[in-house]
Amino acid sequence: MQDTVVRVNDVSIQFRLYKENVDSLKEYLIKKFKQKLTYDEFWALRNINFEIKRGESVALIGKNGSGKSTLLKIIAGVLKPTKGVVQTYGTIAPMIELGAGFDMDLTARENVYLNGSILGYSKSELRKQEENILEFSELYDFFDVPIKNFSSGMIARLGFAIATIYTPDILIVDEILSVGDYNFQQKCHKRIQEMLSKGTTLLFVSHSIEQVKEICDRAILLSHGEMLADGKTEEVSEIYSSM
Ligand SMILES: Nc1ncnc2c1ncn2[C@@H]1O[C@H](COP(=O)(O)OP(=O)(O)OP(=O)(O)O)[C@@H](O)[C@H]1O
Repeated sequence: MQDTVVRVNDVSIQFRLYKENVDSLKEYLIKKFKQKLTYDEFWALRNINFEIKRGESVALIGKNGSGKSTLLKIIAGVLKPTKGVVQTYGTIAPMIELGAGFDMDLTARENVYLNGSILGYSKSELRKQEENILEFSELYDFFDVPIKNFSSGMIARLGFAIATIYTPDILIVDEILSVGDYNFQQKCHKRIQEMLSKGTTLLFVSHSIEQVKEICDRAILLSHGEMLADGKTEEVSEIYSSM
């Protein structure tokens, strides 16, 4: 069994910040062709290095724009780093953006199958878990309603219920629990704790230091795309609160 489940090796990512608005692909192509697209280059992450062992629960903390979500997206394979390499071992349940992998025009039940298949579950597995998802998300009267009519908390309930029907090797949770109400947050914490006890590795982003302390043993502090600290949650959050 591989002891290291996430290896982030000298990862940097550069974004282009375009200086003018481009409203369509056609306009983009014309401007590009005429070399009228001007942009600044900006490093959102620089030289990030760390490893995560099986069963660890790790928080990424830092101020707005410090690079937390970008790093989670790179680990989940949604973004490719400009430099460096990320290796992950095992199944990943990514809960990165509210509503990602959902079709807003479809009902919650239909989205169970759409989102579930994106996460790699078969139709028959999902059929078996439908009741479980309904119960965990508590969307009883809304299960056959298009999710465009849902609140952000309701979408988070559905997303979390689907992503966690099976115990993934790596669970990635970016902030989305914050839109759930108190009861649902407690329910999610309980399910996360159950997964951790079964050996799941957690990568967690939250602006609530209380939540981070409750769930994570280790924290990595990012500032302006650089890693400032990596260690015990108590110690790293102390550094963060003094910034
Ligand atoms: N696709 C993109 N194109 C250009 N810049 C981007 C892109 N995605 C993120 N950025 C920039 O990268 C930086 C890091 O963003 P990121 O969303 O990772 O920060 P964060 O720490 O998660 O912030 P928050 O706490 O506000 O959620 C920000 O300056 C952001 O504007």
